[in-house]
Amino acid sequence: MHMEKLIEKASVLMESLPYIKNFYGKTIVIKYGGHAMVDDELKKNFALDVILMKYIGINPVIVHGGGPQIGETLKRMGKVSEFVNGMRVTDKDTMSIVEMVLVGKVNKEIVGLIHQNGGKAVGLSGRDGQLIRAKKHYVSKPGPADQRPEIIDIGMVGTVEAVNVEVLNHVGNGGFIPVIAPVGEGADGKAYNINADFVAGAIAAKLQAAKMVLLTDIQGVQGADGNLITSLTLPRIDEMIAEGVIHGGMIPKVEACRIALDGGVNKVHIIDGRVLHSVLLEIFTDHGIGTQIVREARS
Ligand SMILES: Nc1ncnc2c1ncn2[C@@H]1O[C@H](COP(=O)(O)OP(=O)(O)O)[C@@H](O)[C@H]1O
Ligand SMILES: CC(=O)N[C@@H](CCC(=O)OP(=O)(O)O)C(=O)O
Repeated sequence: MHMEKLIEKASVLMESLPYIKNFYGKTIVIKYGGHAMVDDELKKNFALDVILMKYIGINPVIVHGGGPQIGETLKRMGKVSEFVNGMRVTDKDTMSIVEMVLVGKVNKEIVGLIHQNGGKAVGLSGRDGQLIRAKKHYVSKPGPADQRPEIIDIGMVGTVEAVNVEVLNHVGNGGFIPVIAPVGEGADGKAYNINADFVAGAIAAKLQAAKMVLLTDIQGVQGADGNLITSLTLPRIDEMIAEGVIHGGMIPKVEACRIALDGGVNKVHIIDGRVLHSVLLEIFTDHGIGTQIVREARS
């Protein structure tokens, strides 16, 4: 290889130094969405990115989704899912399938990928080590101005009531990357299906993560014209939801960003998981990708 090419490589490596210094010893929560787990090359590169983070002294914590994978299994069993505000209506039978797919399949696949690529990981569901205490979630739909909002019961869907990070600290300090499935346990001892974005937001807040990155299947948050918005404030997000510009699966994502920011997380990003090495690009280069969400506009 030519000397100039080698020197160019060195300068690319050096670009990451300030970021490595900044994040050394800190926690970064990464939510790996089901839609970003599309092909083997992407999945392998995701695993390599988090392994690299771990070996340079950052503490990555992975929360995964698996919505499309749950959908496929349900379809094979002749069941169709309905979504309300981006959340799957989950009856008892559906809950068993959700837990089977998320914990038994997707979680183990990610743990396996990390092992095959030279890292060490431990898979956990929110039911392990009392990691996630869930409470039943009801959806409230605003009705006409003079009426109360309509309350909709969507079954065994939960929100995060409490997070106990003891088990995460043991796993992380022992040199393992924790990989978390978004299933929580209620006070009734039952499993609850929680949108993975909410789990990531709550865990990032509880761990006081330096950064939270949500990987999805789109370039970031788009405006009404379809163009990427690189930076957004929480008040602007409220407007965009009211205008219907942010809808469906993007709602839990921006709400998870709010949970993380309100909980003291410094930086939150929604990025395109279909881009190879998107995690590395976001964390270690001067060119952040996707949408960064901040509490309010800086004056
Ligand atoms: N304003 C918006 N900008 C970008 N995507 C949006 C917006 N509003 C809704 N969406 C939808 O949200 C989807 C991402 O959510 P989802 O499919 O649930 O992702 P994941 O599986 O990664 O959690 C996008 O593919 C897009 O269809
Ligand atoms: C309540 C609810 O909707 N839970 C989600 C959990 C998985 C998830 O969030 O997966 P993605 O991040 O890949 O969408 C579901 O059943 O699909």
